[in-house]
Amino acid sequence: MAIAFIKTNYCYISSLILNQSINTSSTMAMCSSFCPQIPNHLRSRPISLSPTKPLFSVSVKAFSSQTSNATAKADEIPARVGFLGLGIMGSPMAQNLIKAGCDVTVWNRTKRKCDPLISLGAKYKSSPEEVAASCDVTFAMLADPESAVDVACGKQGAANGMSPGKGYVDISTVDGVTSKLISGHIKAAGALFLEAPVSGSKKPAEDGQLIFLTAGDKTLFEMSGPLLDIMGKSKFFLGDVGNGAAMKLVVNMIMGSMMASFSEGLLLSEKVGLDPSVLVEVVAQGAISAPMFSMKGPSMVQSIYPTAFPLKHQQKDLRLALGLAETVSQPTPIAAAANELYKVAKSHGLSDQDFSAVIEALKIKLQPSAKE
Ligand SMILES: NC(=O)C1=CN([C@@H]2O[C@H](COP(=O)(O)OP(=O)(O)OC[C@H]3O[C@@H](n4cnc5c(N)ncnc54)[C@H](OP(=O)(O)O)[C@@H]3O)[C@@H](O)[C@H]2O)C=CC1
Ligand SMILES: O=CCCC(=O)O
Repeated sequence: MAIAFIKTNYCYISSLILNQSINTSSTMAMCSSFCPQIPNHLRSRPISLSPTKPLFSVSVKAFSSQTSNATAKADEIPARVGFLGLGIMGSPMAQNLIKAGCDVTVWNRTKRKCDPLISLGAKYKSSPEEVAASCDVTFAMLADPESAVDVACGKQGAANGMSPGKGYVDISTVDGVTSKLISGHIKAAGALFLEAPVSGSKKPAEDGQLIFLTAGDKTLFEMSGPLLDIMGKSKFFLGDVGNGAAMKLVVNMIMGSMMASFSEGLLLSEKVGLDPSVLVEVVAQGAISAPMFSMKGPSMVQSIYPTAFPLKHQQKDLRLALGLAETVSQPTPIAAAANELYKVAKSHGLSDQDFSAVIEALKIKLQPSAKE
């Protein structure tokens, strides 16, 4: 017996389906007639459930991207979902899964970050291995390649708790080589692997509005789709492992260069006697407008950098993107220059500030050389 649960802006429909496999199209079609707010991409989304051994329980949740996801329903059958890594991004993502009614088990290196989620109903296990062993699908949202490998493949790592029928979804921003290494360990245990780095920062994570850039096992993409839909507004499947990582690095390479260029513009405008706040307004109305400039510009003008995306992670992404470019001999001089600026910012203690603090690196007076 399976329950399909469809949520939209205005209505909930629980549909009891007495077969082992869900005919999603017909369920969606039925729900669409009651709930015209269901977006097209959710109406037709394929959900293939194994007739013999579902990867996880068959609660299907769809929602309008305009809708808050923070609604729990006691009559849902929750999936057993693991979540490893509860930093700026992982905490709100796990929170949205819990609030949507999923059965979530968490782990974080620093245990106290688990406490707010435990208060919301999450279970706790003391190692990634135990989380993976007790869950059907486990998500990981870790700082960098080193921590992603350690948590997945190290002693008491998630791979040790994996077995056939389970899935591992790595959302961390890493390079393709790292992702393939992790995939190898997970698949050696007979489980499925999906890389799924996200575009979108702290606020989209809180609002369930992330963009998933996935690659790997298509079956796991389809099975974890309802969970990705709780945490995000869209998802791309890009083929083989490495393609999701590459797409994410290209996006963040552009972003890092944009922020560095914007920083130069703000400071130049001020030096020539213009009001940088007016520059922010002018940029917002023209062809180079970007939500990032409008969101971060006003606080940058005041030299305030509340952390949404830590500067150290932006520099890590530029470093990894430059490595990717190197593998195909693609010149990336703008990104290389931007990377140097983020390195200077790091060396001045700005690693944990928001990446918009890179502007501070342009305010630092260079020391005159001994000869001058
Ligand atoms: N912030 C953002 O806007 C976005 C970030 N990303 C990417 O998502 C990932 C996470 O980012 P974010 O949440 O901001 O980062 P945070 O720095 O806030 O969190 C990093 C997480 O990784 C854990 N961690 C770090 N090192 C280790 C280790 N050696 N072993 C085990 N766990 C470790 C931390 O544990 P502990 O709490 O113990 O330190 C924490 O849970 C990064 O890859 C980042 O590039 C992607 C999109 C947006
Ligand atoms: O990796 C971080 C991305 C931040 C964003 O997309 O706003």
